[in-house]
Amino acid sequence: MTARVIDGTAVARRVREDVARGVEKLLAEGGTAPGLATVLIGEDPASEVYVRNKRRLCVAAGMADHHRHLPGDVDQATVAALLDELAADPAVSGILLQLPTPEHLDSEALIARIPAEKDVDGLTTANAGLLAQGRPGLRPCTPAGVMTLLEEYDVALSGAEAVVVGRSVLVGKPMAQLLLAQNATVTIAHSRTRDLAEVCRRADVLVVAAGIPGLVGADAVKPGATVIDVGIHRGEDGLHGDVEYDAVAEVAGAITPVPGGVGPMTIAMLLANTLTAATVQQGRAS
Ligand SMILES: Nc1nc(=O)c2c([nH]1)NC[C@@H]1CN(c3ccc(C(=O)N[C@@H](CCC(=O)O)C(=O)O)cc3)C=[N+]21
Repeated sequence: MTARVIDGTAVARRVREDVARGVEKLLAEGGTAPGLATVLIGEDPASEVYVRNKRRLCVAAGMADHHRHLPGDVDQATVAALLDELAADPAVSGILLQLPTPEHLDSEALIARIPAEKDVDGLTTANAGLLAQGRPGLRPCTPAGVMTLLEEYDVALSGAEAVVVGRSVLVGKPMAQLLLAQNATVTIAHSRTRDLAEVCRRADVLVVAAGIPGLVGADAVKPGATVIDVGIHRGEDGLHGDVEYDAVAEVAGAITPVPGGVGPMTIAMLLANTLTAATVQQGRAS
């Protein structure tokens, strides 16, 4: 048996088309175009590629691009002042501080300056708290994108065993919360989990966001399970995830490829969050 391939590129395109229609509707109703401020610090080539893609797709969806690029040796106070300026600017609906920031900066203190209603990454303590309490708020883009993929492919979650490998603030923890909100039985596994493969084999839905290339092999997957690979690693022979794709595709019922799986969804959900933020800020229901 070979797994169904979950096409994140196609679903992301549909989400972006929905966002573009939402922007047109907002304008037709007398609103103003949503604006996304991407803040990039330093010269990391991978970060530059991601931010360029975010900006390009933001403009393609009819939104305004408020990009800011700061030198890698910028001090904390200068970044803080820029974030405060963007927070106060009514043309800026969403603020994304590209991570990781250089070592000498305190990224948590910087994120804390982003108002919750402009936090399109869903990273502030306010939005994390709202998610934990099951209340409306802006959700982190990667986990939100995974939920959209599961929904599009009719993956049943209520009562299902879901295992999330990874406990980061950006992905693992919010992922677990979103699955829990859909009534999955959620286990969070991580680098200290005893017998990781055995824990993973319980999963009907296995989300791997550990940041370790090839961590999950076929021995860790229940036949027929849905496997979502959040990992992204740049090798000499191209991009790879946290899952041994070829072997796992022989066992799983459905699987996301890398590239073309979760990655494109992250950007699509960022645009969706920016539209939601603008809609709320302009006093319209979302
Ligand atoms: N504040 C913040 N928010 C983020 O959401 C954030 C971040 N910082 N820092 C870095 C990570 C990584 N990330 C990706 C976005 C798109 C792809 C993506 O489009 N991937 C394509 C491949 C693109 C390529 O060729 O590199 C794919 O998987 O098909 C991947 C990874 C967002 N991140």
